[in-house]
Amino acid sequence: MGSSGDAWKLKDHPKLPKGKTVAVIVLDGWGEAKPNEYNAISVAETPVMDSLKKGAPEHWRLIKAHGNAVGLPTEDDMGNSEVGHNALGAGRIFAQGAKLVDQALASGKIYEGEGFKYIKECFDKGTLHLIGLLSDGGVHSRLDQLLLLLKGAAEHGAKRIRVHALTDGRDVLDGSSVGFMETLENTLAKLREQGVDARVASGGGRMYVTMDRYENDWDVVKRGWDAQVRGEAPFKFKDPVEAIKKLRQEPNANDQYLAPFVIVDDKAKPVGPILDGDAVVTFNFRADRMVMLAKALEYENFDKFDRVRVPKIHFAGMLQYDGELKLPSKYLVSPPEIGRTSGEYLVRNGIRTFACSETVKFGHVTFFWNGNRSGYFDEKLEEYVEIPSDSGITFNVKPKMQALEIAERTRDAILSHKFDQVRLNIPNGDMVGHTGDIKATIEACKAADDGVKMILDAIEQVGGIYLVTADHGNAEDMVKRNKKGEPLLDKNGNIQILTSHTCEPVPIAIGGPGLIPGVRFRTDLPTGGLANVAATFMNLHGFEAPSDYEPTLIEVVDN
Ligand SMILES: O=C(O)[C@@H](CO)OP(=O)(O)O
Ligand SMILES: [Mn+2]
Ligand SMILES: [Mn+2]
Repeated sequence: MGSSGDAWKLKDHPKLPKGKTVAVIVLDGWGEAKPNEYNAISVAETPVMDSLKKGAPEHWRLIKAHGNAVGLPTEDDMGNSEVGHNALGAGRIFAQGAKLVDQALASGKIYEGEGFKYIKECFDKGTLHLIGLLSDGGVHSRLDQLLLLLKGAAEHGAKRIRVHALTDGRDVLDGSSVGFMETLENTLAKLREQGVDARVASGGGRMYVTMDRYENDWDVVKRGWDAQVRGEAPFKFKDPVEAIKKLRQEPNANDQYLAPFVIVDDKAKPVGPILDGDAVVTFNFRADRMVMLAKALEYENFDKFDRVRVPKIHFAGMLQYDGELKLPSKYLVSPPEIGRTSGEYLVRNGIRTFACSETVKFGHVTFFWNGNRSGYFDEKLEEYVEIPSDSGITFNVKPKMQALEIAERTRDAILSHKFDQVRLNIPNGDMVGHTGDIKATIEACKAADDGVKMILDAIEQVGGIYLVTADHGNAEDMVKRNKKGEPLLDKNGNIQILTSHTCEPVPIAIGGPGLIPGVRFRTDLPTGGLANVAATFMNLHGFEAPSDYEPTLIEVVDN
């Protein structure tokens, strides 16, 4: 697209008026499933979302939020916030990181690019460190990709490799980290047989070590830095599988919050601190929870915590995590190029935009929404508000989170008449759902519903339009099921809690006094998904969407 303003000009919608305030509400982790005791949404009191559902099929329907509909490799891939908000904001489906890495590994192109060449320069004298999430969840990383990368790196000359593994239990069952570590150890053992000095060097739970996001709690990243770079951690083990097993026995321990540990040799010396001359690859493909570590590894003037020792390394991300910051500057696989997002189009067509969430989801409605890009398109027309999240607690302790504050700020933005679009993410169903605490998740869903009410009331007052949807499922199913859909029990007869997202569809509802009569959901797009939403709200702003966007979900019939 050229730089001329005309290229950005959206056509007027033939029937829908301009000038209505449009609220785009994203409920994080809010899928649709049959009511039952493990469906926290159906158990919770959610009168507002329930009443929207009564508008079906004209004003309420389901859309796809997983698999190919959001650019993931297979239909078995559950949705997630990154791909979900990318699709919502961009209005098109892009092959996402998971898929791009699969392709680059399969073709071998990953080893031919600038990023790998840069890393390889350290192979003669230094160690290759791989830092990332040990999981087959496919949300942030995948174990099979790590194993391929290990083998490939060895084939391309890496002689000494250290893995810094973060345990999951969020996208996969709690406790699965033991099996993943065993699998990793088997691959490393094979590499050792081939003469490569390959070992696990450190570890820790993803939510406690390294994988914070949106600068909610730098201590999380610091704990990782201390273990990975400095070789310092409160726990030291000789064997990583034993490390995980032992640390899981600590009070309240689980995979997500496992304490940091380092692996030491017979003389109690850490086996893999990151030293001058080493190479580091962060092997997560997903951006949000790697950006903070990337800053610590790459920025010379970094002041978020005392790094103590800053090794001179060659660092590359699996992908470039932030297109605007160009961070990291070196990467193994080019990220999807998500340009011409709805946010940019609307701003360039004069739509004044307000976006809001609390810290843990703030980047979802800004960074992910805008195609993994930080910052404003036009400071004069946009305002992004971040409500500080609680830090240092798990969200089942305060399931209401900041839903009320997010809703209040958005309500005020609506009532101020200063904005044409307000968009927000209400995180509760997702963030509390990830804790696996069903009771707390039920409270969380109620809080989210209360938040929606406040915004819908404000939209009512200003004669606006609302569009309520979600980015993927989570809270609607809190139990692991067999293929028949029956809850699975563990060896003690307890149900196996599902902390992850799901493959369920999500609802989308439209309404409000500004919605002219005759607007309704089309019936000819039964497989519509998140990527169809952008064209839909562009229409609600009175514009036609660009021709390469996925089609709008709505039509206007003459009454
Ligand atoms: O917390 C996260 O990082 C993911 C799950 O791994 O959730 P979401 O995609 O909803 O942000
Ligand atoms: Mn999400
Ligand atoms: Mn989530």
